[in-house]
Amino acid sequence: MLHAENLACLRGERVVFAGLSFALAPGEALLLTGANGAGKSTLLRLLAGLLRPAEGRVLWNGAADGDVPLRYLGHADALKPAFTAAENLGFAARLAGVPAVRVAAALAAMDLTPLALLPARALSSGQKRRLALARLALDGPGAVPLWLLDEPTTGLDAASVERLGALFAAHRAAGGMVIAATHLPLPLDAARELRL
Ligand SMILES: Nc1ncnc2c1ncn2[C@@H]1O[C@H](COP(=O)(O)OP(=O)(O)OP(=O)(O)O)[C@@H](O)[C@H]1O
Repeated sequence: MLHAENLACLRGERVVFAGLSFALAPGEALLLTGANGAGKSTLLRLLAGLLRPAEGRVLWNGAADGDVPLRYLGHADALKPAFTAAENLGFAARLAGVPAVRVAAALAAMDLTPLALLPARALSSGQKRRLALARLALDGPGAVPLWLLDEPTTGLDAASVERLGALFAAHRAAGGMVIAATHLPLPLDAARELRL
């Protein structure tokens, strides 16, 4: 269970948001919406532990000081251009402590098997996004409970959005949670919305 209590965040001298509270239970999804600059990416970075709140706290299963088991995918695809698609996922698997044997299934989950041996620099922008998202499929569904995603469907075609929807559904069915910033409709049934 995730609780955000009375969060406030400053960027430079500016208060981006304040007094923000919400809770998320296993299996739930939360969409962060709002105008450009409203603070969606800032909130995701704060939840990921990359920024500190000026006020408030984030509790994971009631504790404020433990590490939250999460995967964070920001705007950037964070790929190594000279590595193949398979090598990029292999590298991510090593970092995540996931057995390399899961790379093939993660590639398949985002329909990247035919592109596995291409260097990331040779992929289209939507294919790069699919490769970034395939990292979510490295862990088993729900194994890392909290997914924090910044505009995950930008540049994806309809079939890829559907594949991502299948990953979301399996993750949530296993008790996983998704928090996603977006300007687009996402394939997340019964998601709540937090408008910033
Ligand atoms: N590195 C930074 N230093 C100072 N201010 C920043 C920094 N990054 C973002 N900001 C400011 O924080 C505010 C919130 O930005 P943020 O990126 O969280 O918005 P967003 O809701 O994700 O926007 P978008 O819809 O454009 O992605 C903006 O006013 C922005 O100018």
